[in-house]
Amino acid sequence: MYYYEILKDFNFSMEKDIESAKILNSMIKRDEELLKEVESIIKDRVVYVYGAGPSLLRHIEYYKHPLVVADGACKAFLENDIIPDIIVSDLDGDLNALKECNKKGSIVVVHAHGDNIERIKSEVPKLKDVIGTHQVPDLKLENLIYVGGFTDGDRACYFSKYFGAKKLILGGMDFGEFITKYSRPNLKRDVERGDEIKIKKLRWAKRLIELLSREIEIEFLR
Ligand SMILES: Nc1ncnc2c1ncn2[C@@H]1O[C@H](COP(=O)(O)OP(=O)(O)OP(=O)(O)O)[C@@H](O)[C@H]1O
Ligand SMILES: Nc1nc2c(c(=O)[nH]1)N=C(CO)CN2
Ligand SMILES: [Mg+2]
Repeated sequence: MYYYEILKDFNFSMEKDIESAKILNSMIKRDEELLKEVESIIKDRVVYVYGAGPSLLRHIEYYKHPLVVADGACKAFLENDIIPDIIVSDLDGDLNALKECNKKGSIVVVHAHGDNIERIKSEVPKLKDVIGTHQVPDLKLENLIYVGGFTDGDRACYFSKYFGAKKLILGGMDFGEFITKYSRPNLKRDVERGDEIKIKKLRWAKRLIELLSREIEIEFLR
C-alpha cells in the first residue's frame, strides 16, 4: 500500500496522522445528506478536476460542472466568478478564497494529516458543508471517510472516483517542478521552481493519478 511508502519517503509520522484524524473526527459530524448530495453531483458524470499548476489559468476556460478543485486553485476560479462544486483541501492554501467559495456554495473536503492539526483546529469551525477525509488506510472513524490519494490534486481525483465518477478531465495538473501562487500564496513571481519536498509531492501526485487511471478513464486538458 502506497501510504506506507509515502510515510517512509517523507519521514511522516503515522501517529501524527492518526492524531490529526481523531481531532477532525471529533470536530465534525458525518452528514449523510451532504454525502448524498456529493454522490448526486458526481455519480456517473464526467468530472472536471483542477490542480494549481502553471497551466491552471490556460485551462480554466474549458471547465464544466461538476467541478472539483484542489485547494488554492479555487482562488483562480473565484477570480473568474466561478464557484467550484467541491474543494479538496488540507487547509494550507489561500483560506480567504476557500472560505468565500464555501460561503457561496462550495462543499469543502477537509483532509486531516499530521502537519495540519493547528489549521484544522482554527479553520474547520469557520466552514459549513464539510466532509472529512484521512489518509491512514486501516483507520476507521465514524465521521471521516478514506478515499485514497495523497496530495490535494490527486486526492480530488480519488474522491471523485470514490463517489462514482464515470470519467475525469484534468486541468492545471502539470506536476513537474514549477508551482504557482495559487499553490503557494507567498511566491514573489507567478510561477517559480518548487522546493525539493514540493517536487517530491508532485512526483507522488503523478504516480497516484497514473495508478488511478487503471480504474477510471482520465483525460488531461492540453
Ligand atoms: N505544478 C503543480 N504545482 C502545484 N500543484 C500542482 C501542480 N501540478 C498538479 N498540482 C496539483 O494541485 C494541487 C494544489 O494543491 P496545494 O498546492 O494545496 O498542494 P498540497 O497537496 O496541499 O501540497 P503542499 O503540502 O505542498 O501544499 C496539488 O496537490 C497537486 O496535486
Ligand atoms: N503527514 C503529512 N501528510 C500529508 C502532507 C504532509 O505535509 N504531512 N501533505 C500532503 C499534501 O497535501 C498530504 N498528506
Ligand atoms: Mg493544500
